Amino acid sequence: MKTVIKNGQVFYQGSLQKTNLLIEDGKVKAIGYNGSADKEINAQDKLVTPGLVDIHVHFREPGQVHKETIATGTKASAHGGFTTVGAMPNVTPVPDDLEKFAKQVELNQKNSLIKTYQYAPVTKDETSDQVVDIEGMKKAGAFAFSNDGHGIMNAQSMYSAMERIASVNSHLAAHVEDKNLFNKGVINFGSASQRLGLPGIKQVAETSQLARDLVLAKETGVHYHVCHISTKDGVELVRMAKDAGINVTCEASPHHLLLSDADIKTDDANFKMNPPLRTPMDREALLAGIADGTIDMIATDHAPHAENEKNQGFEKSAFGITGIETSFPLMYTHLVKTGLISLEKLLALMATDPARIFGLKQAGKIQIGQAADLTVIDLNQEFTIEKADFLSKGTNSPFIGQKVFGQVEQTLVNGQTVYEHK
Ligand SMILES: NC(=O)N[C@@H](CC(=O)O)C(=O)O
Ligand SMILES: [Zn+2]
Ligand SMILES: [Zn+2]
Repeated sequence: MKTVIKNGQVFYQGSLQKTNLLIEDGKVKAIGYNGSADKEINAQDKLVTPGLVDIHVHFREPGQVHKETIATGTKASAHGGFTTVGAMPNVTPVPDDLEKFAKQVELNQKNSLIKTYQYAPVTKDETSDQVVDIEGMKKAGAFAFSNDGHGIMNAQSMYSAMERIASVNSHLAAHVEDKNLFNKGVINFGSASQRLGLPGIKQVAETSQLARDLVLAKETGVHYHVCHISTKDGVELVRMAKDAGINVTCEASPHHLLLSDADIKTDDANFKMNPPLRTPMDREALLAGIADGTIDMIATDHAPHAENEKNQGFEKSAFGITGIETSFPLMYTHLVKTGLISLEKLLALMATDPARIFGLKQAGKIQIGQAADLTVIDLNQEFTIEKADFLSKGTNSPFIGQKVFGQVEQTLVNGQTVYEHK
């Protein structure tokens, strides 16, 4: 079966060109194809990008399937234009031994509409000091290691995990947060926490652990990746570490790039996540980090929760917001249309670079012989973000009601349509 995607603006080898793509047997077969086909997708005036890659998502299966399942999470991903994701291991049970890990991988394979790669935890239960069987987990298919949701408190555990992760050539993605400095906070510590009378999370909870980790990463040589960086000082630390030749990368999430604690006007927990929205000055520093390459990629930290877990105000609601269905249009509207970065740069941040950095060889670029994981997007189509359009079980987003550009028209995985906008 031959499918041709016709007349699209195709993101190929780092630049955009108007051409036709031929798909056969689930793979990209030819670029600049003018022959016949069994099926034609008209991409006139539309962007054809490698399927987007999000290396930081939370699908809640097993354990909390009322929030999300692998099926709904991957449907939502396809709706957002994503064809490859990295799933965090904070599910129940945590896949922290070989048997549980194998079961998790099997569950992902059975229920995913797109390509879901599984993180293994760094330590047992994600909260203990006991490092998991790194070598075994890597062999069993761990895409990277993370205790996301928790900082790794014990420096010796971190040091030893880094050495072992380096020796198997994998990646350590860190949620940097010193729980002893967390202070039961629910919002950034500062004028907003004062204004709203809520307990604040100090920035040093992030930056002090990050500073420790960068030193350990230098010593061990591991690929150390910073999850959802949120502070100006954090960005500066990463910039300095990169200059010093430390093997560090980092991600920023759309919400930290677009919102700050000044946007929190009421006790609305759709603005509650960890790390918290910081100050307008921090947000500016993150945007500067995107522009100068200190920040390597955009990752959503898609964290769905049920309605009744998010409508309890800041003090009682869960941390986290959904993001995978709104990431591309938000980033395109606020980073590209405003002239801050080019469309090519955005596609690097959302597809090519995360795939390259995390060694996902079949993802992030259009290439002959490579899996036909592709997304067709109408950049000129404006629409309003509405709860009713979400395919995720979670509608906990602070962006509901916003107008954006960049409608995902169609998402293909291995040449098969997994989402089509009607
Ligand atoms: N970001 C969040 O606020 N919550 C995440 C965990 C995490 O990414 O730290 C979750 O799993 O809900
Ligand atoms: Zn986290
Ligand atoms: Zn997360």
